[in-house]
Amino acid sequence: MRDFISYKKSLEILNNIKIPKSVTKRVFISDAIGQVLAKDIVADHNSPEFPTSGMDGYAIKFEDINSDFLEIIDKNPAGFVVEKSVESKTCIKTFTGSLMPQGSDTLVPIENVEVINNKIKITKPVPFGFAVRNIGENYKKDEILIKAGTIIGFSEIGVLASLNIPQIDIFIKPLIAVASTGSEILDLGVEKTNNAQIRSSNHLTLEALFKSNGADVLQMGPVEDDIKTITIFFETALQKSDIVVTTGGVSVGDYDFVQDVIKDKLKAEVLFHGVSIKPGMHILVALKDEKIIIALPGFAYSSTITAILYVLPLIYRFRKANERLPIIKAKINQDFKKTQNKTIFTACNVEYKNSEYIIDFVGKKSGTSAILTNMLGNPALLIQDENSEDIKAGDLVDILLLNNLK
Ligand SMILES: Nc1nc2c(c(=O)[nH]1)N[C@H]1C(S)=C(S)[C@@H](COP(=O)(O)OP(=O)(O)OC[C@H]3O[C@@H](n4cnc5c(N)ncnc54)[C@H](O)[C@@H]3O)O[C@H]1N2
Ligand code: MOO
Repeated sequence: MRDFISYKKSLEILNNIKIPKSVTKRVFISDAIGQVLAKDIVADHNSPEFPTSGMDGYAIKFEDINSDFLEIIDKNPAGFVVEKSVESKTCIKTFTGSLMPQGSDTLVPIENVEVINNKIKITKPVPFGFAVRNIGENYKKDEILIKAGTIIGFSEIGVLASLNIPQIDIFIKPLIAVASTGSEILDLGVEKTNNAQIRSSNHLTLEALFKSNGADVLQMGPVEDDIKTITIFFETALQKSDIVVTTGGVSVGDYDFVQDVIKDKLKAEVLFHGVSIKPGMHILVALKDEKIIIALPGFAYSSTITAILYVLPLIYRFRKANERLPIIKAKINQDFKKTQNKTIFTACNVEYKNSEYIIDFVGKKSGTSAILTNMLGNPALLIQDENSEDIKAGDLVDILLLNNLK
Protein backbone atom coordinates (compact mmCIF):
# COMPACT_ATOMS: atom_id res chain seq x y z
CA MET A 1 0.00 0.00 0.00
CA ARG A 2 1.31 3.46 -0.87
CA ASP A 3 1.63 6.22 1.74
CA PHE A 4 -0.81 9.05 1.15
CA ILE A 5 0.61 12.38 2.33
CA SER A 6 -1.45 15.36 3.49
CA TYR A 7 -2.49 18.10 1.06
CA LYS A 8 -0.42 20.57 3.08
CA LYS A 9 2.71 18.38 2.80
CA SER A 10 2.16 17.89 -0.95
CA LEU A 11 2.03 21.67 -1.46
CA GLU A 12 5.20 22.08 0.57
CA ILE A 13 6.98 19.57 -1.69
CA LEU A 14 5.56 21.20 -4.82
CA ASN A 15 6.68 24.66 -3.67
CA ASN A 16 10.18 23.34 -3.03
CA ILE A 17 10.66 22.17 -6.60
CA LYS A 18 13.43 24.27 -8.09
CA ILE A 19 12.22 26.24 -11.08
CA PRO A 20 14.83 26.95 -13.79
CA LYS A 21 15.99 30.54 -14.25
CA SER A 22 13.40 32.39 -16.30
CA VAL A 23 14.19 33.49 -19.81
CA THR A 24 12.95 36.85 -21.05
CA LYS A 25 12.15 38.16 -24.49
CA ARG A 26 11.36 41.57 -25.91
CA VAL A 27 7.95 42.10 -27.51
CA PHE A 28 5.84 44.97 -28.83
CA ILE A 29 3.49 46.20 -26.13
CA SER A 30 0.34 45.14 -27.98
CA ASP A 31 1.69 41.58 -28.12
CA ALA A 32 2.36 41.64 -24.37
CA ILE A 33 -1.27 41.45 -23.19
CA GLY A 34 -1.57 38.67 -20.61
CA GLN A 35 2.23 38.29 -20.38
CA VAL A 36 4.35 38.95 -17.32
CA LEU A 37 6.57 42.03 -17.16
CA ALA A 38 10.23 41.13 -16.48
CA LYS A 39 11.64 44.55 -15.46
CA ASP A 40 10.20 47.46 -13.50
CA ILE A 41 8.90 50.30 -15.66
CA VAL A 42 10.19 53.63 -14.34
CA ALA A 43 8.99 57.05 -15.51
CA ASP A 44 11.74 58.95 -17.32
CA HIS A 45 9.80 62.25 -17.19
CA ASN A 46 7.05 64.05 -15.26
CA SER A 47 3.50 63.83 -16.60
CA PRO A 48 2.48 66.43 -17.40
CA GLU A 49 5.90 67.94 -17.94
CA PHE A 50 4.53 71.51 -17.68
CA PRO A 51 1.42 73.00 -16.04
CA THR A 52 -1.41 72.12 -18.41
CA SER A 53 -5.00 73.26 -18.72
CA GLY A 54 -7.68 70.75 -17.74
CA MET A 55 -10.58 72.75 -19.24
CA ASP A 56 -11.47 75.21 -22.00
CA GLY A 57 -11.37 78.75 -20.65
CA TYR A 58 -9.17 81.75 -19.89
CA ALA A 59 -5.74 81.60 -18.22
CA ILE A 60 -5.40 84.43 -15.72
CA LYS A 61 -3.35 85.58 -12.77
CA PHE A 62 -5.39 84.67 -9.68
CA GLU A 63 -4.77 88.13 -8.26
CA ASP A 64 -7.13 89.42 -11.03
CA ILE A 65 -10.02 87.12 -10.13
CA ASN A 66 -12.15 89.99 -8.83
CA SER A 67 -11.17 92.53 -11.51
CA ASP A 68 -13.97 94.04 -13.59
CA PHE A 69 -12.60 93.15 -17.01
CA LEU A 70 -9.55 91.28 -18.33
CA GLU A 71 -8.35 91.80 -21.88
CA ILE A 72 -8.00 88.72 -24.11
CA ILE A 73 -4.50 89.12 -25.57
CA ASP A 74 -4.08 85.78 -27.40
CA LYS A 75 -5.42 82.30 -28.12
CA ASN A 76 -3.63 79.15 -27.00
CA PRO A 77 -4.78 75.97 -28.81
CA ALA A 78 -3.57 72.51 -27.70
CA GLY A 79 -0.31 71.44 -29.39
CA PHE A 80 1.06 74.99 -29.75
CA VAL A 81 3.27 77.02 -27.46
CA VAL A 82 1.87 80.51 -27.08
CA GLU A 83 4.58 83.15 -26.92
CA LYS A 84 2.80 85.90 -25.04
CA SER A 85 2.65 85.96 -21.23
CA VAL A 86 -0.37 86.72 -19.12
CA GLU A 87 0.22 90.09 -17.53
CA SER A 88 -1.84 91.93 -14.95
CA LYS A 89 -5.45 92.60 -16.13
CA THR A 90 -5.05 90.33 -19.18
CA CYS A 91 -5.93 86.75 -20.03
CA ILE A 92 -5.20 84.23 -22.81
CA LYS A 93 -7.92 81.96 -24.18
CA THR A 94 -6.62 78.48 -23.40
CA PHE A 95 -8.01 75.07 -24.32
CA THR A 96 -8.11 71.65 -22.67
CA GLY A 97 -4.66 70.06 -23.02
CA SER A 98 -2.87 73.37 -23.81
CA LEU A 99 0.13 74.40 -21.75
CA MET A 100 -0.75 77.15 -19.26
CA PRO A 101 0.74 80.37 -20.69
CA GLN A 102 3.67 82.00 -18.88
CA GLY A 103 2.51 84.31 -16.10
CA SER A 104 -0.83 82.53 -15.54
CA ASP A 105 -1.73 80.35 -12.56
CA THR A 106 -5.49 79.78 -12.77
CA LEU A 107 -7.97 78.80 -15.49
CA VAL A 108 -11.46 80.30 -15.53
CA PRO A 109 -13.77 78.02 -17.57
CA ILE A 110 -15.71 79.62 -20.43
CA GLU A 111 -18.96 78.86 -18.55
CA ASN A 112 -17.82 81.28 -15.81
CA VAL A 113 -17.26 84.39 -17.98
CA GLU A 114 -19.08 86.83 -20.23
CA VAL A 115 -17.11 88.06 -23.27
CA ILE A 116 -17.66 91.69 -24.16
CA ASN A 117 -15.53 93.46 -26.82
CA ASN A 118 -12.50 91.18 -26.53
CA LYS A 119 -12.61 91.32 -22.75
CA ILE A 120 -13.91 88.88 -20.19
CA LYS A 121 -15.99 89.58 -17.12
CA ILE A 122 -15.73 86.79 -14.56
CA THR A 123 -19.30 86.00 -13.50
CA LYS A 124 -18.39 83.09 -11.22
CA PRO A 125 -14.95 83.17 -9.54
CA VAL A 126 -12.84 80.04 -9.11
CA PRO A 127 -10.19 79.25 -6.48
CA PHE A 128 -6.43 79.64 -7.03
CA GLY A 129 -4.97 77.09 -9.47
CA PHE A 130 -8.38 75.99 -10.72
CA ALA A 131 -8.32 73.47 -13.68
CA VAL A 132 -4.52 73.53 -13.85
CA ARG A 133 -2.91 70.10 -14.08
CA ASN A 134 0.32 70.47 -12.14
CA ILE A 135 3.71 69.03 -13.16
CA GLY A 136 3.81 65.30 -12.26
CA GLU A 137 0.06 65.07 -11.54
CA ASN A 138 -0.14 61.77 -13.47
CA TYR A 139 3.33 60.47 -12.57
CA LYS A 140 6.66 61.84 -11.45
CA LYS A 141 10.10 61.24 -13.00
CA ASP A 142 11.81 58.16 -11.46
CA GLU A 143 8.52 56.80 -10.06
CA ILE A 144 8.21 52.98 -10.48
CA LEU A 145 4.94 52.79 -12.37
CA ILE A 146 4.67 49.07 -13.19
CA LYS A 147 6.47 46.45 -11.14
CA ALA A 148 8.19 43.35 -12.59
CA GLY A 149 5.80 40.41 -12.18
CA THR A 150 2.74 42.41 -13.27
CA ILE A 151 0.51 40.76 -15.84
CA ILE A 152 0.11 43.23 -18.67
CA GLY A 153 -3.45 44.43 -19.29
CA PHE A 154 -5.09 47.43 -20.92
CA SER A 155 -4.11 49.94 -18.24
CA GLU A 156 -0.43 48.92 -18.38
CA ILE A 157 -0.52 49.27 -22.21
CA GLY A 158 -1.89 52.82 -21.84
CA VAL A 159 0.78 53.83 -19.34
CA LEU A 160 3.55 52.25 -21.48
CA ALA A 161 2.28 54.17 -24.51
CA SER A 162 2.22 57.43 -22.58
CA LEU A 163 5.85 56.75 -21.61
CA ASN A 164 6.73 56.25 -25.31
CA ILE A 165 7.82 52.65 -24.61
CA PRO A 166 7.00 50.52 -27.69
CA GLN A 167 8.66 47.28 -26.53
CA ILE A 168 9.05 45.59 -23.15
CA ASP A 169 10.80 42.54 -21.71
CA ILE A 170 8.51 39.72 -20.64
CA PHE A 171 9.15 36.31 -19.10
CA ILE A 172 8.62 33.53 -21.57
CA LYS A 173 5.83 31.09 -20.73
CA PRO A 174 6.55 27.54 -19.60
CA LEU A 175 5.84 24.87 -22.19
CA ILE A 176 3.63 22.06 -20.92
CA ALA A 177 3.30 18.78 -22.80
CA VAL A 178 -0.17 17.31 -22.28
CA ALA A 179 -1.42 13.79 -23.01
CA SER A 180 -4.17 11.40 -21.92
CA THR A 181 -3.71 7.69 -21.54
CA GLY A 182 -6.23 4.86 -21.36
CA SER A 183 -7.14 1.97 -23.64
CA GLU A 184 -10.80 3.07 -23.68
CA ILE A 185 -10.30 6.71 -24.71
CA LEU A 186 -10.81 8.05 -28.23
CA ASP A 187 -9.81 11.38 -29.72
CA LEU A 188 -12.52 13.60 -31.21
CA GLY A 189 -13.80 12.32 -34.53
CA VAL A 190 -12.35 8.82 -34.17
CA GLU A 191 -15.10 6.25 -34.71
CA LYS A 192 -16.13 4.02 -31.80
CA THR A 193 -15.58 0.32 -32.35
CA ASN A 194 -17.15 -0.88 -29.11
CA ASN A 195 -19.41 0.36 -26.32
CA ALA A 196 -16.63 0.51 -23.75
CA GLN A 197 -14.89 3.35 -25.52
CA ILE A 198 -15.31 6.96 -24.36
CA ARG A 199 -14.32 10.32 -25.75
CA SER A 200 -11.13 11.74 -24.26
CA SER A 201 -11.90 15.15 -22.80
CA ASN A 202 -8.98 15.46 -20.39
CA HIS A 203 -6.22 16.41 -22.81
CA LEU A 204 -8.34 19.24 -24.23
CA THR A 205 -9.62 20.47 -20.84
CA LEU A 206 -6.05 20.70 -19.62
CA GLU A 207 -4.82 22.44 -22.76
CA ALA A 208 -7.53 25.09 -22.31
CA LEU A 209 -6.82 25.46 -18.59
CA PHE A 210 -3.06 25.84 -19.04
CA LYS A 211 -3.25 28.15 -22.05
CA SER A 212 -5.69 30.47 -20.34
CA ASN A 213 -3.46 30.58 -17.27
CA GLY A 214 -0.19 31.58 -18.86
CA ALA A 215 1.45 28.48 -20.35
CA ASP A 216 2.15 27.30 -23.86
CA VAL A 217 0.93 23.79 -24.54
CA LEU A 218 2.38 21.00 -26.61
CA GLN A 219 -0.72 18.90 -27.24
CA MET A 220 0.21 15.23 -27.58
CA GLY A 221 -3.39 13.95 -27.45
CA PRO A 222 -4.54 10.51 -26.39
CA VAL A 223 -1.56 8.17 -26.20
CA GLU A 224 -1.92 4.49 -26.87
CA ASP A 225 -2.03 2.58 -23.63
CA ASP A 226 1.01 0.32 -23.67
CA ILE A 227 4.32 0.53 -21.86
CA LYS A 228 6.39 1.10 -25.00
CA THR A 229 4.26 3.90 -26.43
CA ILE A 230 3.95 5.62 -23.06
CA THR A 231 7.74 5.41 -22.54
CA ILE A 232 8.42 6.93 -25.96
CA PHE A 233 5.83 9.60 -25.27
CA PHE A 234 7.52 10.60 -22.00
CA GLU A 235 11.01 10.63 -23.52
CA THR A 236 9.86 12.91 -26.35
CA ALA A 237 7.73 15.15 -24.10
CA LEU A 238 10.50 15.56 -21.51
CA GLN A 239 12.94 16.66 -24.18
CA LYS A 240 10.61 19.26 -25.63
CA SER A 241 8.84 20.78 -22.63
CA ASP A 242 9.32 22.13 -19.10
CA ILE A 243 6.46 20.21 -17.50
CA VAL A 244 4.78 16.99 -18.66
CA VAL A 245 1.18 16.45 -17.56
CA THR A 246 -0.65 13.18 -18.20
CA THR A 247 -4.02 11.79 -17.16
CA GLY A 248 -4.89 8.19 -16.34
CA GLY A 249 -2.98 5.15 -15.30
CA VAL A 250 -1.88 6.16 -11.80
CA SER A 251 -4.15 4.20 -9.42
CA VAL A 252 -3.94 0.55 -8.48
CA GLY A 253 -5.19 -1.28 -11.57
CA ASP A 254 -3.28 -3.92 -13.55
CA TYR A 255 -3.19 -1.59 -16.56
CA ASP A 256 -2.01 1.57 -14.82
CA PHE A 257 1.06 1.88 -17.00
CA VAL A 258 1.86 5.55 -16.49
CA GLN A 259 3.12 5.05 -12.96
CA ASP A 260 5.12 1.96 -14.05
CA VAL A 261 6.83 3.91 -16.83
CA ILE A 262 7.64 6.88 -14.58
CA LYS A 263 9.04 4.69 -11.83
CA ASP A 264 10.60 1.73 -13.66
CA LYS A 265 11.43 2.87 -17.19
CA LEU A 266 12.29 6.56 -16.75
CA LYS A 267 13.59 5.97 -13.23
CA ALA A 268 12.32 9.42 -12.36
CA GLU A 269 12.56 10.74 -8.81
CA VAL A 270 9.04 10.38 -7.42
CA LEU A 271 8.35 13.28 -5.03
CA PHE A 272 4.97 11.91 -4.02
CA HIS A 273 2.41 9.44 -5.27
CA GLY A 274 -0.87 9.72 -3.41
CA VAL A 275 -2.30 12.63 -1.44
CA SER A 276 -5.15 12.63 1.10
CA ILE A 277 -7.42 14.69 -1.12
CA LYS A 278 -10.72 14.11 -2.83
CA PRO A 279 -10.80 14.04 -5.78
CA GLY A 280 -7.39 13.22 -7.18
CA MET A 281 -5.85 11.05 -4.45
CA HIS A 282 -3.63 9.13 -6.89
CA ILE A 283 -1.73 12.14 -8.23
CA LEU A 284 1.95 11.43 -8.86
CA VAL A 285 4.59 14.15 -9.03
CA ALA A 286 8.13 13.30 -10.15
CA LEU A 287 11.31 14.90 -11.42
CA LYS A 288 13.38 13.69 -14.33
CA ASP A 289 16.56 15.69 -15.00
CA GLU A 290 15.01 18.90 -13.62
CA LYS A 291 11.89 18.45 -15.76
CA ILE A 292 8.63 18.10 -13.82
CA ILE A 293 6.18 15.25 -14.38
CA ILE A 294 2.65 15.57 -13.05
CA ALA A 295 0.62 12.41 -13.63
CA LEU A 296 -3.05 13.04 -12.84
CA PRO A 297 -5.84 10.51 -12.34
CA GLY A 298 -7.99 9.65 -15.36
CA PHE A 299 -11.40 10.81 -14.14
CA ALA A 300 -12.33 14.09 -15.82
CA TYR A 301 -13.28 15.94 -12.63
CA SER A 302 -10.25 14.60 -10.71
CA SER A 303 -7.73 15.51 -13.37
CA THR A 304 -9.16 19.01 -13.79
CA ILE A 305 -9.19 19.75 -10.05
CA THR A 306 -5.67 18.39 -9.52
CA ALA A 307 -4.39 20.33 -12.54
CA ILE A 308 -5.77 23.51 -10.95
CA LEU A 309 -4.30 22.70 -7.54
CA TYR A 310 -0.87 21.49 -8.65
CA VAL A 311 -0.07 22.70 -12.17
CA LEU A 312 -1.34 26.31 -12.05
CA PRO A 313 0.91 27.25 -9.09
CA LEU A 314 3.86 25.87 -11.08
CA ILE A 315 2.90 27.99 -14.09
CA TYR A 316 2.72 31.07 -11.84
CA ARG A 317 6.21 30.31 -10.53
CA PHE A 318 7.67 29.60 -13.99
CA ARG A 319 6.46 32.88 -15.40
CA LYS A 320 7.30 34.80 -12.19
CA ALA A 321 3.84 36.31 -12.01
CA ASN A 322 2.43 37.83 -8.83
CA GLU A 323 -0.44 35.34 -8.91
CA ARG A 324 -1.93 32.75 -6.63
CA LEU A 325 -5.02 30.58 -6.68
CA PRO A 326 -8.10 32.72 -5.94
CA ILE A 327 -9.12 31.30 -2.55
CA ILE A 328 -11.55 33.51 -0.64
CA LYS A 329 -14.15 33.31 2.15
CA ALA A 330 -17.82 32.72 1.34
CA LYS A 331 -21.01 32.08 3.27
CA ILE A 332 -22.55 28.62 2.81
CA ASN A 333 -26.34 28.32 2.60
CA GLN A 334 -26.77 24.81 4.06
CA ASP A 335 -25.26 22.34 6.52
CA PHE A 336 -22.46 20.32 4.93
CA LYS A 337 -21.03 17.19 6.52
CA LYS A 338 -17.38 16.20 6.52
CA THR A 339 -17.49 12.73 5.00
CA GLN A 340 -13.83 11.68 4.93
CA ASN A 341 -10.56 12.41 6.66
CA LYS A 342 -9.11 14.15 3.62
CA THR A 343 -8.96 17.63 2.14
CA ILE A 344 -12.11 17.64 0.05
CA PHE A 345 -12.89 19.89 -2.92
CA THR A 346 -16.61 20.01 -3.78
CA ALA A 347 -18.07 21.88 -6.74
CA CYS A 348 -20.64 24.53 -5.79
CA ASN A 349 -22.29 27.61 -7.29
CA VAL A 350 -21.06 31.01 -6.17
CA GLU A 351 -22.80 34.36 -6.27
CA TYR A 352 -21.73 37.81 -5.04
CA LYS A 353 -24.74 39.30 -3.27
CA ASN A 354 -25.08 42.11 -0.70
CA SER A 355 -21.30 42.47 -0.38
CA GLU A 356 -20.58 38.81 0.28
CA TYR A 357 -19.90 35.63 -1.63
CA ILE A 358 -22.60 33.00 -1.09
CA ILE A 359 -22.38 29.36 -2.17
CA ASP A 360 -25.04 26.74 -2.80
CA PHE A 361 -25.20 23.32 -4.43
CA VAL A 362 -28.33 23.72 -6.60
CA GLY A 363 -28.10 21.47 -9.67
CA LYS A 364 -24.79 19.90 -8.65
CA LYS A 365 -24.78 16.17 -9.25
CA SER A 366 -23.32 13.65 -6.85
CA GLY A 367 -21.61 10.48 -8.00
CA THR A 368 -18.08 9.69 -9.13
CA SER A 369 -15.20 11.90 -10.07
CA ALA A 370 -16.27 11.66 -13.71
CA ILE A 371 -18.78 14.52 -13.44
CA LEU A 372 -17.04 17.39 -15.19
CA THR A 373 -20.36 19.15 -15.88
CA ASN A 374 -20.42 20.18 -12.20
CA MET A 375 -17.85 22.79 -13.18
CA LEU A 376 -20.14 24.57 -15.68
CA GLY A 377 -21.99 27.77 -14.82
CA ASN A 378 -20.61 30.01 -12.10
CA PRO A 379 -18.61 27.46 -10.17
CA ALA A 380 -16.29 27.40 -7.20
CA LEU A 381 -14.81 24.65 -5.06
CA LEU A 382 -15.71 24.35 -1.42
CA ILE A 383 -12.50 23.42 0.42
CA GLN A 384 -12.86 21.26 3.51
CA ASP A 385 -9.60 20.93 5.35
CA GLU A 386 -8.38 17.47 6.41
CA ASN A 387 -8.99 18.20 10.09
CA SER A 388 -12.14 20.29 9.72
CA GLU A 389 -15.53 19.60 11.33
CA ASP A 390 -19.02 19.44 9.80
CA ILE A 391 -20.07 22.80 8.36
CA LYS A 392 -23.23 24.61 9.52
CA ALA A 393 -25.48 26.78 7.31
CA GLY A 394 -24.29 30.40 7.56
CA ASP A 395 -20.65 29.47 8.31
CA LEU A 396 -17.83 31.25 6.50
CA VAL A 397 -15.92 28.70 4.41
CA ASP A 398 -12.92 28.69 2.07
CA ILE A 399 -13.72 28.50 -1.63
CA LEU A 400 -11.60 28.52 -4.75
CA LEU A 401 -13.19 30.68 -7.46
CA LEU A 402 -13.08 28.80 -10.74
CA ASN A 403 -14.28 31.55 -13.06
CA ASN A 404 -11.24 33.61 -12.09
CA LEU A 405 -9.19 30.92 -13.80
CA LYS A 406 -10.39 32.33 -17.17
N1 LIG B 1 -9.44 -0.52 -6.37
C1 LIG B 1 -9.32 0.77 -6.54
N2 LIG B 1 -9.80 1.32 -7.66
C2 LIG B 1 -9.71 2.66 -7.86
C3 LIG B 1 -9.13 3.44 -6.88
C4 LIG B 1 -8.58 2.83 -5.72
O1 LIG B 1 -8.01 3.51 -4.84
N3 LIG B 1 -8.70 1.50 -5.60
N4 LIG B 1 -9.11 4.79 -7.06
C5 LIG B 1 -10.15 5.35 -7.89
C6 LIG B 1 -9.89 6.76 -8.12
S1 LIG B 1 -10.13 7.74 -6.78
C7 LIG B 1 -9.53 7.25 -9.32
S2 LIG B 1 -9.37 8.93 -9.53
C8 LIG B 1 -9.26 6.39 -10.46
C9 LIG B 1 -7.95 6.81 -11.04
O2 LIG B 1 -7.56 5.88 -11.94
P1 LIG B 1 -6.50 6.15 -13.07
O3 LIG B 1 -5.77 7.40 -12.85
O4 LIG B 1 -5.72 4.95 -13.20
O5 LIG B 1 -7.40 6.49 -14.34
P2 LIG B 1 -8.11 5.47 -15.31
O6 LIG B 1 -8.42 4.21 -14.59
O7 LIG B 1 -7.32 5.44 -16.53
O8 LIG B 1 -9.44 6.29 -15.59
C10 LIG B 1 -10.38 6.56 -14.60
C11 LIG B 1 -11.71 6.98 -15.24
O9 LIG B 1 -11.54 8.14 -16.02
C12 LIG B 1 -11.93 7.93 -17.37
N5 LIG B 1 -10.97 8.60 -18.26
C13 LIG B 1 -9.69 8.20 -18.43
N6 LIG B 1 -9.07 9.02 -19.32
C14 LIG B 1 -9.99 9.92 -19.70
C15 LIG B 1 -9.94 11.01 -20.61
N7 LIG B 1 -8.83 11.30 -21.30
N8 LIG B 1 -11.04 11.77 -20.78
C16 LIG B 1 -12.18 11.47 -20.09
N9 LIG B 1 -12.27 10.43 -19.21
C17 LIG B 1 -11.20 9.67 -19.03
C18 LIG B 1 -11.85 6.44 -17.55
O10 LIG B 1 -12.71 6.00 -18.55
C19 LIG B 1 -12.26 5.94 -16.19
O11 LIG B 1 -13.67 5.90 -16.07
O12 LIG B 1 -9.20 5.04 -10.07
C20 LIG B 1 -10.27 4.63 -9.22
N10 LIG B 1 -10.18 3.23 -9.02
O1 MOO C 1 -8.91 10.37 -6.70
MO1 MOO C 1 -10.31 9.99 -7.42
O2 MOO C 1 -9.88 11.36 -8.28
O3 MOO C 1 -10.96 10.65 -5.86
O4 MOO C 1 -11.84 10.08 -8.01
